[in-house]
Amino acid sequence: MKMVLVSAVALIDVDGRVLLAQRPPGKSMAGLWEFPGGKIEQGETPEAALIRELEEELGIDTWASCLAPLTFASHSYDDFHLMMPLFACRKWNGTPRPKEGQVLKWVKPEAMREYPMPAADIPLISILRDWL
Ligand SMILES: Nc1nc2c([nH]c(=O)n2[C@H]2C[C@H](O)[C@@H](COP(=O)(O)OP(=O)(O)OP(=O)(O)O)O2)c(=O)[nH]1
Ligand SMILES: [Mg+2]
Repeated sequence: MKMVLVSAVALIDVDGRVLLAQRPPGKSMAGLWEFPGGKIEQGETPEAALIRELEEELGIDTWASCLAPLTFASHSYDDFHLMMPLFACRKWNGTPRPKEGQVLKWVKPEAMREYPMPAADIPLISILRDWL
């Protein structure tokens, strides 16, 4: 099966809330709430991919030294297998803004179950909750 590498991040604010982004209509998995991030390009590290995606999607800057490896998702969808490292990040420059038509929401870990997420993300919720 096709392997897709995606780098994602739990951005955590001073109140311990996590930023979720709702995938816009027209995209795959539209309407589901995801961690910011995206596909890792050829020759790119997961950290570099995330720094690039955070600028493109949210207009914020962060650094590899602020990205702490937290856990990962490994999940088979119908048409591809997703391998997705999840980093945690508490420090960045700028205020996250939806640059690609997403809806953004800061969510307490206890409330994350109320936001429908992609199947690959479901096991990550309790890991994040226990860790925070
Ligand atoms: N960013 C992100 N992607 C996720 C998560 N969970 C999950 O299954 N995915 C999937 C959705 C997409 O298939 C892929 C992310 O790629 P992407 O952010 O570049 O998405 P995209 O809109 O360009 O993808 P596509 O619609 O062109 O397939 O990983 C998550 O928590 N965050
Ligand atoms: Mg993306």
